[in-house]
Amino acid sequence: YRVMLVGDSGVGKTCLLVRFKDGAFLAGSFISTVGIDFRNKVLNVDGVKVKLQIWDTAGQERFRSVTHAYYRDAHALLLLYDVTNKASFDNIRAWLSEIHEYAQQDVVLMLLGNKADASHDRSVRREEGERLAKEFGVPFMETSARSGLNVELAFTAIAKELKHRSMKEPDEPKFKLHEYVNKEMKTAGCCRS
Ligand SMILES: Nc1nc2c(ncn2[C@@H]2O[C@H](COP(=O)(O)OP(=O)(O)OP(=O)(O)O)[C@@H](O)[C@H]2O)c(=O)[nH]1
Repeated sequence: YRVMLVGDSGVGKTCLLVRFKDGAFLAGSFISTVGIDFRNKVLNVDGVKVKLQIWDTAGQERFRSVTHAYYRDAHALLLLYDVTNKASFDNIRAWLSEIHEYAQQDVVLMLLGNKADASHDRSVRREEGERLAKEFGVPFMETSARSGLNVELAFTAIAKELKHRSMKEPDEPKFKLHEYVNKEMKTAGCCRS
C-alpha cells in the first residue's frame, strides 16, 4: 500500500518516517526534502504481512506540482502540522482542499499534530487539532518524531484499515479506524511512546 506524508515544510514528515522506519530521531540541521522520497516497511497486522511504501513529500510550495502527481496513487495520507507552528495548522484547510482535488475519494486520511514533545514552544492546543479533525471527520492524534509518541500507532492504524479494506471476510465486522484510534489513545493515556 502506498502511504503519503503531506503538510507544510518543516512539520517533521521526514523525521516521522525515519522514526517509524529506523526507530531513531534525525537530530541536527534541517534538510528539506526535494521533490519526493520513499521507504518501505513491512508490518505484521493481525498475523498478515502488510507492506507499506511510504512517500515522503516536500512541503515547500515550489514542489507542489510534483506532489500533486502522486496523490492519485496514494491509498492513505498522513496530513501533518507542527504544534509549535500555528501557520502550519492554519494551512491544514488548504491541504484538505488540495487532497479533495487530487486524491482518490476513498483515500484513508489521518491528521497528525507533530512535535508534541516541544511543550514550551507549543502554539496549537490538542483540543484545536481535535476540533478541526472532527469538523472534517478524520481521525486525529498528536505525535512526536523526537520521543516516538504515537508514531507506531499512526502507521499501524493506517495499515489495519488498508488490510481490512482489501481482505475483509464477508462475516467479519467492518474495521472502524476512528474507534480503533480513540480506543488506543484512551488505553495509552497521555504518554504512549
Ligand atoms: N521537537 C521536535 N522537533 C522535530 C520533530 N520532528 C521534526 N522535528 C524537527 O523539525 C525540523 C523539520 O523536520 P523534517 O522532518 O525535515 O520536516 P519536513 O516536514 O520533512 O520538511 P520538508 O522536507 O521541507 O517538507 C527538523 O529540524 C527536525 O529536527 C519532533 O517530533 N519534535
